[in-house]
Amino acid sequence: MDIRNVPAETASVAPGFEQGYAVRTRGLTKAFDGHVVVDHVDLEVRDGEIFGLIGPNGAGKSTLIKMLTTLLPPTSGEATVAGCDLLREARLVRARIGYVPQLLSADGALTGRENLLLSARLYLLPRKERAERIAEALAMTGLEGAADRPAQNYSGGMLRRLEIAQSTLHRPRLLIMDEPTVGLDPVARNAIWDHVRDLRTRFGTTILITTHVMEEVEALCDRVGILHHGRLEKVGTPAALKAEIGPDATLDDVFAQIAGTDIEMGDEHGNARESRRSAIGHG
Ligand SMILES: Nc1ncnc2c1ncn2[C@@H]1O[C@H](COP(=O)(O)OP(=O)(O)OP(=O)(O)O)[C@@H](O)[C@H]1O
Repeated sequence: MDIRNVPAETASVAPGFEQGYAVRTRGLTKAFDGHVVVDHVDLEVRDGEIFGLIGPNGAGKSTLIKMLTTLLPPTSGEATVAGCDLLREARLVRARIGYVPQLLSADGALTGRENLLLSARLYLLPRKERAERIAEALAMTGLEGAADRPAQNYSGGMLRRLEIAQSTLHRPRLLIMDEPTVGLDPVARNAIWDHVRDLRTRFGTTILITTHVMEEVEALCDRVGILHHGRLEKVGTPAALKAEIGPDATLDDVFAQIAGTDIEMGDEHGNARESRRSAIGHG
């Protein structure tokens, strides 16, 4: 992300953020070659909440998230992200958010500490603060012992924690993560959930995640939005969405009612992607 001309300190004063929404979109739409994959989405993520975006493969979750991170220009619609206008203040948006993409982003040839140092420089953290921030991030993620080992020797869970640490070094108001626990075992997954909760508690970070794991939604999310064929079909707390269906309903039932046969059949993506693809040999 090119944020080189935006001092990290600027991100601590976010006009509009006080209004209570970390994300607010109006009619946000994306079409590829005339094919609409995100369709007039009005999404509101409240400041300080953990919000889950779910939907079948191909529903448009990653595309929506890429627009919110400024990586993809919307076809139409508007949005405010971390208090900034997505279109007119894209550079400021990039300075105020953290983003953990679906694909692995840490450099396997570098140690954990070196990866963090790279992020600290990218986010223009003042030189005198870097060592302290990095030490704090390593402690928060339980990576102190592995800090000076090459990241290519890390487990999938350690890599994920390293990437979250890298994306939050500059204390973003909003952290966006695309399927943060895909491919991880239950212990590693729990460690990520703990870390995410910790970020919210300590720094008030708002978290927006995409996931296919209903257990993750139950464990972590205050509210959830269900995307289907590019439309945001439902938004609510997990409890409220379940209650709409019936007393014994599960989130799977809620999901099935909206997504129907798409779950069994999948789409052109199928269900092939069970773990993260990696340039450094971890899947
Ligand atoms: N760059 C692109 N060009 C053309 N079509 C695209 C592009 N990126 C995504 N799509 C299409 O947009 C649709 C939504 O894809 P997207 O990756 O956003 O879905 P998703 O909900 O994140 O799926 P998954 O759960 O599999 O990650 C799919 O049909 C996909 O093929």
